[in-house]
Amino acid sequence: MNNTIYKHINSVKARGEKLLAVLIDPDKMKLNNISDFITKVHQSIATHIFVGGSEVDEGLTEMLVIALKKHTNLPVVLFPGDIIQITDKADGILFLSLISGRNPDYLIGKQVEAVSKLAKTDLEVIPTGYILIENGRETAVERVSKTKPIERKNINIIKDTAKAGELLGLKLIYLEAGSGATNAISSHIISEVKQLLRIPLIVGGGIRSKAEMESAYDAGADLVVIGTAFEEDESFFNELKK
Ligand SMILES: CC(C)=CCC/C(C)=C/CC/C(C)=C/CC/C(C)=C/COP(=O)(O)OP(=O)(O)O
Ligand SMILES: O=P(O)(O)OC[C@@H](O)CO
Ligand SMILES: [Mg+2]
Repeated sequence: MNNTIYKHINSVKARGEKLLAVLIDPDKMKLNNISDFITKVHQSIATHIFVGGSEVDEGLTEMLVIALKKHTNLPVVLFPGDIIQITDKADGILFLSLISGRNPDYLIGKQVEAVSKLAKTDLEVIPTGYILIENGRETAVERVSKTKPIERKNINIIKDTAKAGELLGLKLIYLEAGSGATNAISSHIISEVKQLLRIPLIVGGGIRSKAEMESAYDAGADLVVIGTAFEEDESFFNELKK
């Protein structure tokens, strides 16, 4: 295992530049659309492809990653809701711990289960503190993990959770509003968390316009993740041309 992906994220952060991951859900992407989709990704400012979903049937992730790797040299990083989404065909994996929740399975159980599978791969493993923040309605992550998100107004808990993740040695913090969230993570929350952290900050959930993406960057996100907006309308890529 090397650490090319993480080193690159850190060096981009050091230069004050920004990263964009396109999230592809193996449940939703049709294999015969991949070539066209990737053409649009390549014409855009996207720097990474994340692959994952909160619930995905076994085998679909691997098929999708194999197809993606035929068309792109962008880093393909697994963003798994469960261990069945692990495949050695990707380049790396966000090794998530759901630190906003108090379900031991999602704090450490799934990670223990993943070890024997990861041992058979060459994936770059990136330890990531995953923090789910309430956005007004129940999210897929909340339902699947049976955990409560942190309330938006509890800014001190959000900050302390992110900092605790960093102090535990996690390498990335991911602030998540939930797939298709009505309200993306606010600039206030992003900037408060950013000020505390030395490690890179990922922000995702409910970002649907270039303006929202830029306000996340301005508030301090190093890497923004967008999935649903592209699933709903691929012409959004036109707004994000290089
Ligand atoms: C360590 C390993 C292998 C797995 C980690 C397991 C953990 C802790 C997961 C965190 C909780 C979770 C369920 C995360 C899902 C992350 C994700 C890919 C979200 C995006 O998926 P959605 O877009 O919500 O999926 P749907 O659109 O299918 O609802
Ligand atoms: O699908 P969207 O709302 O863009 O969210 C991206 C990601 O943060 C979801 O886990
Ligand atoms: Mg989704």
